[in-house]
Amino acid sequence: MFAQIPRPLQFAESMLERFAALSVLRTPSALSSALVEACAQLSDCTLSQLYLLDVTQTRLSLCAQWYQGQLQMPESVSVSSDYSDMHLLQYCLCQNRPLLMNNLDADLHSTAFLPDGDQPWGSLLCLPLTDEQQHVRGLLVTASRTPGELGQMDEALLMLGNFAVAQMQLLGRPRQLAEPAAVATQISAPSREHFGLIGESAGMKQVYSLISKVLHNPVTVLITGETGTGKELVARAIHDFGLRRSKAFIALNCAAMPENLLESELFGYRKGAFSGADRDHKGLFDAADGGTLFLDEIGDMPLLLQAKLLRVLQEGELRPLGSNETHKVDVRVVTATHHQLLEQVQAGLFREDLFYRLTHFPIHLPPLRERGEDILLLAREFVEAACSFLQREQCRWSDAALEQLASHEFPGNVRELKGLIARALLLCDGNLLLPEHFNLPGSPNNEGQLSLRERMERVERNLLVDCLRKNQGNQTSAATELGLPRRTLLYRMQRLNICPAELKASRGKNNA
Ligand SMILES: Nc1ncnc2c1ncn2[C@@H]1O[C@H](COP(=O)(O)OP(=O)(O)OP(=O)(O)O)[C@@H](O)[C@H]1O
Repeated sequence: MFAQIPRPLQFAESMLERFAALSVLRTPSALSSALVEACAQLSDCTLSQLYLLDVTQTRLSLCAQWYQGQLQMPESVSVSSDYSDMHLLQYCLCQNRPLLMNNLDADLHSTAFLPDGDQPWGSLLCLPLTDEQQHVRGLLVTASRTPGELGQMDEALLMLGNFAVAQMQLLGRPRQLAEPAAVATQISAPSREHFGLIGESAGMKQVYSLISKVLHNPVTVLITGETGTGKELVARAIHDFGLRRSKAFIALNCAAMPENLLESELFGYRKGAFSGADRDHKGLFDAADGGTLFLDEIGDMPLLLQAKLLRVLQEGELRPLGSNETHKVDVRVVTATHHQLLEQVQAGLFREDLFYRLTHFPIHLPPLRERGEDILLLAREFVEAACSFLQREQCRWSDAALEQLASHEFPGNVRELKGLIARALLLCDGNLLLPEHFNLPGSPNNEGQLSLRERMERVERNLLVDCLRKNQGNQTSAATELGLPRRTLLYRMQRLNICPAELKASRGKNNA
């Protein structure tokens, strides 16, 4: 690791000191500050920045910055959600790959995320920081005004950054264990049986069963479902719980790139393949060799590339742009789309042969409106995870807030629910979640088509299922908690078509 570094022994000693210093820090902000200071000093760079993803994993914020020998703790500056002027950060985050630019050209790449100055920035190293499960948690950036060889220390800085992230996560745990009242609300480890996904509805159980069938079978999988239903999460689960988990998982959104860029990103190119190709470049298929390549929005892949993809799927070999030779790759391909692919085939937008190749093993994710009983389960888990991440006392639920969530339609599916919860936690000053923290409008969508009675029944059903789950299917305890005679509960369960057998298998969750 230190072979390329000028004074390796001295560098190794400094690294050890930094690890030791980080290991005794007890707050995330102290860890962030010490990390950026260490990275700037070890790399001899003017600037080091730490960006972390929020609990919803959708917003990236600058948490600490070391610039010109001084620590700066920005007031939680969030990167805009479309990453305008921050494509270098977006690339590194989405590809989960380090980005090294020894000769940074500000005309080619926007560096708006770096502080202004008289001189332009000359070199940049951007490293994705990951947790134990290899999920990206943030980015560590170091930059210098002069062009240089930042690549020599990328491994060392990455280790230090990942260590700091792991420490931040660990810090949340002891506090929970130390507080007796919180013991009951510890986050349950993602269940193996559910592959880290949340949901007990029949639709989700079917998804778990399908995932288990493909874990050890290299068949190409097509995941379908509306936006925000968890397609990428399922793709990751297939990778994380399968035999390829020690190798790379690479995700690419086929709708997000123009055709020629998509082709060179996927298949790579040889020096001279086109103007500007001044060196060989490995594509994502090569980067994912031995692992998994997740092609999101496959329905938006241009027809020409569809033919090339089909060849890789059939022959297991690819030919980079500008090369006459093919080479073998061993990549599991998982695809996803929110389109009706068959309709696209009929409209001539999607190749029929590729369609049949991809649909060998489809997994459909049901929208949240078809698994209403999962809403409260997801909501509780998200709140627990978020409180733990933010290291704040676990929040309790008011009945009114639960009722409001149970009756709301979620057009944006789980992503929308997760976002609502993150916002509610910010608005909630105490530790009791109330309806005003959610501020949901009157339920739109098909609510209008349901009668008042049907709407009431839906709310009641969700609440009963939720309470029964919390009590591990025990009807006597659930009836006591609901303040109902057991016979009335049984009668309501029968009327609302709630099957007791389904509820016993569920995990018990705590609430208010
Ligand atoms: N069953 C689930 N359990 C836990 N979290 C979930 C579940 N389903 C979705 N999520 C969360 O909802 C968010 C959206 O999920 P994901 O990105 O996988 O959806 P998607 O279907 O791939 O969306 P898109 O179509 O926009 O690409 C993520 O934060 C994910 O962690």
